[in-house]
Amino acid sequence: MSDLYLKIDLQHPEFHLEIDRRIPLSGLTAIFGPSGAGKSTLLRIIAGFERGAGHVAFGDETWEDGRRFVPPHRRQIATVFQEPRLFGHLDVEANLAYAARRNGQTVAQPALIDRFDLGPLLRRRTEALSGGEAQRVALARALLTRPRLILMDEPLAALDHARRGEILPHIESLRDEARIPILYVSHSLSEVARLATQVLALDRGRVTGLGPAAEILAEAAVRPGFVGTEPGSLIVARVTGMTEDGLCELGFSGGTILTPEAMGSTGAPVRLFIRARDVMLARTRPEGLSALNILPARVEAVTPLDAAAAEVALDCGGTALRARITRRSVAALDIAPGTECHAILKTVALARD
Ligand SMILES: Nc1ncnc2c1ncn2[C@@H]1O[C@H](COP(=O)(O)OP(=O)(O)OP(=O)(O)O)[C@@H](O)[C@H]1O
Repeated sequence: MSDLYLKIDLQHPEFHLEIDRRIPLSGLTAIFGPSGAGKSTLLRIIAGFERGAGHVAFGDETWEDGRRFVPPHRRQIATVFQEPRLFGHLDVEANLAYAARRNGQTVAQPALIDRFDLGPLLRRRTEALSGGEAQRVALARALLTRPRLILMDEPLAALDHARRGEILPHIESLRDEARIPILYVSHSLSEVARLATQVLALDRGRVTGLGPAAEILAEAAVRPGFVGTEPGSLIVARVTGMTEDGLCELGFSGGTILTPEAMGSTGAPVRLFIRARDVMLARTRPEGLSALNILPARVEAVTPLDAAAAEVALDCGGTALRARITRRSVAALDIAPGTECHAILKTVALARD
């Protein structure tokens, strides 16, 4: 396992990035924070696209310090951006062959073509691909260069929800099987909750947290505004199976959650972020409701947020769940600490922003 050592002091007119950290790299490290936090700038410095920011070392190799600068193409890194940046006039096979040649190979590796389901696309011109297909080609191409580190900057941001669902399992398998550390820039809490092994939280050019994903995200979830996201709850679950009608079953301490999204194979750990405003409450189990997920819960605390809204902290079989409802509903349902109730999750809240 290699460490990344960063001692950065970069001053732009309106922005100061200041980091002094050693980051142990394994699995997927999400660089996470609100817009303008400095995430992309940090990734560009690590890639070598931005120069003069300080000291950057990977393992025992210094990539940049006051005297030395290793250019991007000599760092053995691969980059995947929001836009796939393929050669539009070439077909998929030729795009892969180009990357393979640059790496001293003559043919694209069949295992990679299988891993990213590219077989049926090989003869297609890349300009005719959907966003999700093109991003799969970009991921395969990144691996063909045999990188020691993969840098991804919001690779799902340009895709719609369905396409994101298509790509997420590929990024998960890359994280779990390729044994190449990934640095992944995102401002999407749900994406980070699903993908990250560890999280480097950034805010206004400073590191505000570094550690295992569940720890840092749980902190983000209970501190409103911690990373510029809205309040919600982190649920740690595991894929337990599929229903006959194609829903994925996720088991956690509070019961089972169903989602139409593909979340990986049985046994796969999954983290979900449920926004507080996507949780409704009922005193009795509602019937005739289209919501898939209704979970028994007990009220722990009720905190007024403003004149109209309140936050209700729930215990859902040992998992903390937060609901944001109106104070009128709190009064109408007579909700107080100790109340047994049912939490209704709107399905759209799962693994989404
Ligand atoms: N070359 C530059 N000159 C001046 N300011 C810059 C330059 N590059 C970035 N900035 C500023 O640095 C800050 C951080 O930008 P950066 O793109 O790294 O943020 P980010 O966290 O990736 O945001 P987003 O999620 O919106 O992409 C911004 O305020 C941006 O305007």
